[in-house]
Amino acid sequence: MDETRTRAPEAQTSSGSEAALSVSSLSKSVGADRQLFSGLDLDVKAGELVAIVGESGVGKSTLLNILAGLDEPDAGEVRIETIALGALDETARTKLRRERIGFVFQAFHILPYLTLRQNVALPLALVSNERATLSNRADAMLEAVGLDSRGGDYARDLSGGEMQRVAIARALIHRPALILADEPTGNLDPETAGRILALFAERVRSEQGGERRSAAVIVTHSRATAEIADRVLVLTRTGLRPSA
Ligand SMILES: Nc1ncnc2c1ncn2[C@@H]1O[C@H](COP(=O)(O)OP(=O)(O)OP(=O)(O)O)[C@@H](O)[C@H]1O
Repeated sequence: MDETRTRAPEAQTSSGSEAALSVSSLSKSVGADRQLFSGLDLDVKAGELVAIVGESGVGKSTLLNILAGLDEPDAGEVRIETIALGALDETARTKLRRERIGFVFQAFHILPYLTLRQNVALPLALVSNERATLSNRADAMLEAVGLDSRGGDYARDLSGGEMQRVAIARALIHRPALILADEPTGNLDPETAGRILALFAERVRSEQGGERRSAAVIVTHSRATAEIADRVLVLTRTGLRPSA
């Protein structure tokens, strides 16, 4: 949790060429005129896992939505790799999100009338129709989240924690440059949460078979999640500051 655990000193420098995510001077208000945050800066590199903590209602989910291009800031810029989200129209933004971002929502957004395998394969199915490959990769991801042999089950029959794991498998299957996750272990027992956190860490920190490392921003209230992070940042009205 303290800053001395930060992995690479250069990871905190701004606008390095490897940045998977660069955010500058971001502001957001909601409702009539309630400012959630302003002047928010953040750089996250491939291979780095950042945890964001903060009081309930401070704006963590809103920030994640802005980072994914699902919500608009009032001011400031978000870049995914080198691409400024604000410069894209809705179609280009959707394409970028599908290809480069894996998002685990608090509300999961799992499709109840698809099987687990179909739900997990969805990000790949949008760009490829090689059914055997899709099934194999979806099954491998389901195994990674402890749901092997459940690929043919329908999502509507899942428990909350199982649904959360399907959402995680779906967010990671296409090896996104940037993983954004909102309380990804909130519904899991400590042992399953540990397994899922290890999976996030593996995706972020190791290159496998020439596949790229990801960067991750995880919103959390969980101590275990904060403990595996390279940096823990607290969201306040004046932006992000390192956790004490
Ligand atoms: N579209 C909106 N219109 C009005 N208020 C909104 C809107 N979206 C979010 N808010 C408000 O902004 C505040 C921040 O919400 P957000 O969900 O981002 O907080 P959070 O830090 O993720 O909270 P929690 O930890 O409880 O999940 C809340 O008070 C919420 O009611």
